[in-house]
Amino acid sequence: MTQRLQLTPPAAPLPLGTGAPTPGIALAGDPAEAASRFGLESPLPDGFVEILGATGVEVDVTPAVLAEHSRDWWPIGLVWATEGQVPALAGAVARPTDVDGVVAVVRACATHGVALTVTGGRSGVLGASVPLLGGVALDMCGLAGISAVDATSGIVSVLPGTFGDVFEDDLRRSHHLTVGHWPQSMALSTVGGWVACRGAGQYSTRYGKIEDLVVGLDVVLADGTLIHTGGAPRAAHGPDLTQLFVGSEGTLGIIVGVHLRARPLPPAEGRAAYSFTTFDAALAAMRRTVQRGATPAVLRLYDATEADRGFGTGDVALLLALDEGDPAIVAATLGVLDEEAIEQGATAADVALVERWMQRRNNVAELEDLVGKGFVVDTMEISAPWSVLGDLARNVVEALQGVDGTLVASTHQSHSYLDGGCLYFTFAGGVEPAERTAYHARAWEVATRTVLEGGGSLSHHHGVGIGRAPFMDQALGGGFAVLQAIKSALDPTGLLNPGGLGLGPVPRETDVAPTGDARG
Ligand SMILES: Cc1cc2nc3c(=O)[nH]c(=O)nc-3n(C[C@H](O)[C@H](O)[C@H](O)COP(=O)(O)OP(=O)(O)OC[C@H]3O[C@@H](n4cnc5c(N)ncnc54)[C@H](O)[C@@H]3O)c2cc1C
Repeated sequence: MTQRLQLTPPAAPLPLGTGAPTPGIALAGDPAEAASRFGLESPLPDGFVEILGATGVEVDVTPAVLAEHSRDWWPIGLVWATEGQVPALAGAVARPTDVDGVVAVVRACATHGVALTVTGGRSGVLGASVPLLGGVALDMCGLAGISAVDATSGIVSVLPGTFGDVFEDDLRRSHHLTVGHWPQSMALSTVGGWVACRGAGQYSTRYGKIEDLVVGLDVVLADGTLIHTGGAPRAAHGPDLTQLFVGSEGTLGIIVGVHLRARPLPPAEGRAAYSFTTFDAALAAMRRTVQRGATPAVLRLYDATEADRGFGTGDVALLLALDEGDPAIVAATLGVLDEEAIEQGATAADVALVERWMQRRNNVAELEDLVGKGFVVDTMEISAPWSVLGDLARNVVEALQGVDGTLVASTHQSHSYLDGGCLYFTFAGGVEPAERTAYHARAWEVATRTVLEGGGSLSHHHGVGIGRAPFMDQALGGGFAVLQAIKSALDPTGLLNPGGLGLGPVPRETDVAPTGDARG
């Protein structure tokens, strides 16, 4: 059976997490003894911890807490964790619980020239929340919860440290609304982190990425000023300042309030699955579907390697689709997809494969397991216009396969738009332990150059962090100077997230601290 339509509301798809950061992999050895990989930290000025404490905000300088707070899910950072290292070490963790607390910490850091790095769930996969120059890690998880709902307009205001699963659960139960943003890291990440990284949920073909869902932001700037952006639909009073902060990864301001579009809970759901003899034929079916105006919430195409690994489907490309919403729209959407899939020579696949994907889609344990066994595993998501997607998919997989040490490289297409989509590459390498960082750097270099030269973007939803910072110049061209000028105007002393987005020092991941062991 290819399709299934269900005219009852889809089941709430959540097991709830703890609503707190989840470390990607245990730090080897005593966390209190963890070493800084890059060793670029400056010590805190004398008496600064007391000054910070006098603001009334909770401050923690326990070595083990500092170490845990100084890393995220950057896959090469997970490898370093197995060697007892973190990328960099914060000098103090500050935990405000309200906007006044955020402002007080920012002002203290600005007055004393102390770097400040914003952290949410620390589920980022490129080191974006790593305090590269030490200083204060500003933990936003204490600003949590839904603060207001305008049910008539469908606007929900939420504090930035709210974890995704807790947010969506509360929104569904208390207000019968959904934002429809479902990143795989739902239980690991915060709403502020989604906005700061320009993230994408797995249902983005219907609901949009986070930049489509944000109607306004409250932001504390580097001098402690609180500003509000957005607020009214499609305003034409100059450039959109909300979008300046969406994707700014903590480098331009601290997001202290997020206002998002929400919709009534979907009354119906439909699913479909097809196999194709070629990836290109499936891409054509997806393109023609969305260009006819049908936007199934989920439209995921796996190349034969991934399809067989995940679903045991053999040597075919596998397309899984799911839509939710008004029954008439769901039926019409899946009808259009069916016509286009058949037109491109698809055959029916078992629709139960969609359920298999649903059951496993938030499972993040595999990565920890493989890294623990000594493999280097990473993913790389990019976007590109339809006209080059097929070639990019092939060329990047081939480029990764050509890197010495690669065991497997594959791709899937995970988000579709009118003009193109997102390709999500996965690769794994097996090399000697001492060679893991060099292998990882080589794979990223080769794959990123192939993407940029082939007409793709540097990132689709994971962002830039430290890992992709060396490529920002090439990716943005002359636009990078504009970004640097904006940074200088908003944060002239480089207080916020030094090094993020390539704004500030840009270490290569193969760089190491001169002593090999720097506690911040
Ligand atoms: C297993 C796994 C699956 C993932 N799947 C997805 C996915 O499907 N879709 C997706 O988009 N991403 C995904 N990610 C990446 C990651 O979860 C997202 O980038 C997420 O948005 C990060 O949120 P966070 O709260 O963890 O932020 P952090 O990692 O703590 O921070 C990320 C960046 O945001 C900044 N930041 C955080 N909060 C604020 C704030 N309040 N104000 C200003 N800046 C802030 C930080 O300074 C940093 O630069 C995945 C990660 C993992 C580990």
